[in-house]
This record gives sequence, structure tokens and C-alpha cells, in this order.
Amino acid sequence: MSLLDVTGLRVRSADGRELVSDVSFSIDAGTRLGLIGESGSGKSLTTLAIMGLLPAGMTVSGSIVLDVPGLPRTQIVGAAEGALNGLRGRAVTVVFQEPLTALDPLMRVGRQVAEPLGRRRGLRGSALRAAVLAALEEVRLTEPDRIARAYPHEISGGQRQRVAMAMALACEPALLIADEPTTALDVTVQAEVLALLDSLVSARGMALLFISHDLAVVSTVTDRVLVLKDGHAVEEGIVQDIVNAPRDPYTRSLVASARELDSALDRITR
Ligand SMILES: Nc1ncnc2c1ncn2[C@@H]1O[C@H](COP(=O)(O)OP(=O)(O)OP(=O)(O)O)[C@@H](O)[C@H]1O
Repeated sequence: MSLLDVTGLRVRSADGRELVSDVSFSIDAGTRLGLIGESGSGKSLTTLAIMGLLPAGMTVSGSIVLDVPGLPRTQIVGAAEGALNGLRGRAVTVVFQEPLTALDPLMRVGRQVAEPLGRRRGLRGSALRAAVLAALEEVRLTEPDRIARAYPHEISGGQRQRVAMAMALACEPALLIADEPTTALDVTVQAEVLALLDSLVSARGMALLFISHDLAVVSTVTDRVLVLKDGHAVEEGIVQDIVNAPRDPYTRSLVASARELDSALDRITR
């Protein structure tokens, strides 16, 4: 049994349009899967369905089973809010593209990191303060004291994404979903945050579902990938195989455009 088993997932809008069509995949404990596709292909809705957070009015069918050691095996589709609340954080946590969505603009960063740490580890007072600084250091934030005292708007976008990662990791999830976590960052910061994510996921033995529209980015952090187009899964496999021999026409076009960018860079640097 996998950690996450998604079978025949369908999501429909309130007006009956099918936005995600019969998508199936699974993730074993400690393994990684990339979900790739252009804008509107259904990546975010798939993520939200796994978290049980689809917008009101949408309907979901199929099966999403989370089976995390030490927690009740749960069918997410149709689960009661209470059961989902018990799973969010500890079983599965998301880091979103825009870290401001995870952060309260009116609360100092340190207090926000303290909240999941206190809840998960039962820490208070000076032990909690020390754990907050350690969590900020773990995501390689220099000057953790200053960052802890800052409000979200007083730190950079890259620093905010590291804070969001620290908050996600504080829950010690079995599965981390990273939904385009570096898309809003500039390219050099993007590479650093990806490397950090990669090493933290390995160090903690977490499973990772990594969402991106960028094949090059996906291939740096995952070895297996599922390609989505217009809500349908068109191809799944090892990244290396998909890059070398894409079977589906859409995957071929993704690979061709990634290569195009690469060779444009080569031409300039030659
Ligand atoms: N709240 C909503 N109501 C109606 N349709 C929606 C809603 N949210 C998303 N959609 C539609 O569902 C489809 C899939 O959207 P989704 O956000 O999952 O795509 P995505 O692959 O994550 O795209 P992006 O990379 O731009 O985030 C799109 O056609 C989108 O317009």
C-alpha cells in the first residue's frame, strides 16, 4: 500500500465542466513524483483535492487514499472536515507558489513558525523560541533573530519562501506537496531554494509531490513525472526516459521547448 493512492480522480466545476479527468497515480513513502503541465492543466486542483480544499461548488469523485504510519488510513474524497484537519500538517502539507498566501501579514515571522512547532512538539517558552531559531537556521536563513522579529513584508521573496518551508517542515509531514514553490522567485534564488528543498526532503525521508510547468525544474528534484494536459494524465514515467523518448505529442512539445531554451542559452554563451 502506498502513502498516497489517487485513483480515477475527477473534479467538476459548479457548472459541470470536467476540470480533472480520470487522473491516477501513487506515491510510496520517501519517494518523489513531479506533476507537470501547462497553465490550466489541473495541477493545482489535483493538489487541492488531495488536501480536501477544493473551492466550494466543485465536485470530486474517484478515490484519494492517504495511508500514513501512525495515522488512520483515510479516504479523502467525501471525508468529514474533522478527519481532514487531523491529517493536514502531519500527514500532508503544501508549500504554495506565493509564500504570502501561507503567511499572516500582521504577525511577526517568529510567532508564525512557533505556531506549528508548538502544536506538533508541545514546546513553550524558551524551548519554543530556541526551536523557532533552529527551524529558521535549518532552511538556511542567516540572521534568524532578525527574521523572527520581522513582519513578512520586511523580508525578501526568497526569505519568505524559506519561512513557508520552515512552517511546513515544523509539522513533520510524511508527504510534502510543493506547488510551483520557486516560480515566483528570480532565477538565482530559485536554484538555491530548489537545492534546499531537495536536501531537506532527503534528510527527513519525506515523500514529495512537486508541481511545476517547467520540465527542467522538475527534473532537478524528481526522478518520476506525470504529465497533465487539459485535466488528463497523458504520460507517466522516469524523467530521463520521458526526456529522451517522449511518447505523447504534448510531452514531445514540452521536451522540445525545454531543449529550445537550453540551446538558445548555448548559442549565446558559445
Ligand atoms: N474556482 C474555479 N472555478 C472554476 N474553474 C476553475 C477554478 N479554479 C480552476 N479552474 C479551472 O480548472 C482548470 C484547471 O485549473 P488549475 O488551477 O488546476 O490549473 P494549473 O495546472 O494549476 O494551472 P497554473 O499552472 O496556471 O496554476 C482550468 O481550466 C481553470 O480555469
